[in-house]
Amino acid sequence: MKLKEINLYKVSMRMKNPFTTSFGTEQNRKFILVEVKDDQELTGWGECVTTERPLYIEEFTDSSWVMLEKFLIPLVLNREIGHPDELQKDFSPYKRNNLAKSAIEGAVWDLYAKSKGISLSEALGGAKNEIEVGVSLGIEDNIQDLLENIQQKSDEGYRRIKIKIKPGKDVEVIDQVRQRFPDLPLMVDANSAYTLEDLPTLKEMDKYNLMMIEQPLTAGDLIDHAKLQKEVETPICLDESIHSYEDARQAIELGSGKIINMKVGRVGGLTQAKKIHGLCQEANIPLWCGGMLESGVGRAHNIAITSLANFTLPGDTASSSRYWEKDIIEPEVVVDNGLLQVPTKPGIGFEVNLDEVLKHTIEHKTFH
Ligand SMILES: O=C(O)CCC(=O)C1=CC=C[C@@H](O)[C@@H]1C(=O)O
Ligand SMILES: [Mg+2]
Repeated sequence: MKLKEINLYKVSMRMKNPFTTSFGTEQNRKFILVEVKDDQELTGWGECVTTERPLYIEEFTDSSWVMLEKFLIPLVLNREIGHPDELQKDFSPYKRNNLAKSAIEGAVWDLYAKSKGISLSEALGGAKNEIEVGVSLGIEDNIQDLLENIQQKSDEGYRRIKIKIKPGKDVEVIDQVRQRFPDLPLMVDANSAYTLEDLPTLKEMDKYNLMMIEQPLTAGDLIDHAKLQKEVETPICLDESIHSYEDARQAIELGSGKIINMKVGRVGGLTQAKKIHGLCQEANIPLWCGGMLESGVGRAHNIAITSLANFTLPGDTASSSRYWEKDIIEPEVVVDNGLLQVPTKPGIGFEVNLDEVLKHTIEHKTFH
């Protein structure tokens, strides 16, 4: 493969509803789409799942744009690429900036699968033709609104419900949810909002038969999570602490958690995600695929990686219509009774609607 053209689209899309976590509220999504074209007229797409402000991770949309333009695109443009796995090594001198790296690597993976006439799932070694999905629900001011959201999503068939928590909006909320839904597969995500000083609160959560507590402690921390996991029965799931294979290896060695939330962007791309998948499979650490409020492009990549065998827990890849009035891919992602079919068409298996992309584009740059 030789990339003869790369397009960056900075898009601004408004979600139907605001989404609140312990670190803030998001409704206007500003992110980047990467389109790569080879000399055979094939096109691959990737999504840079940044947010406008660096609240979840240190990257943000404008920083990733500069990273792509100044450092990553010059490394891949007009160069012969035998396999997308090669990019990891090329990008490795540049520290982190994983969301930017993943976006361009993902576009190359899509292009590679298309050039071989196989689905992205098959190119990655996927083993499932359908995947189970759950849904992630934001913090609500009013508990009744949250209970109604849960009712609706569980009626729609989602296989598990994740609710966001933060200090002051935790045990009491979980208690009310459990009273109303005693058997619901339920988990909570704190987005790093607690410290070990909150141990009594976190221990109380053991009463509620939660599937897991996601990222209770500081982003990047492995040591305190290991201490916490010894004190609580509920499995700890790591999100903001895992950015690489090395992080995953150390987390497993230290016992920092029993489950990992895989976000392809956060770990720097599909190649690294595959490697971590292999490590976790050997270590009996189940995975699930987290979401970053993606458009259809990122969603399609998430479906492909989730088709790997050790993604044994339902992920966050909900229907397009949960987020968008109209998604930028065709067909849209539609979850049916908590299940998604893994596409078998070449590449990501969805068509990107360029007119729709351009409607939301606020900056566009072409590289030759
Ligand atoms: O529906 C989704 O895409 C998942 C949303 C979600 O839970 C998250 C999106 C973006 C950043 C975080 O707040 C977060 C997460 O921690 O998993
Ligand atoms: Mg999370």
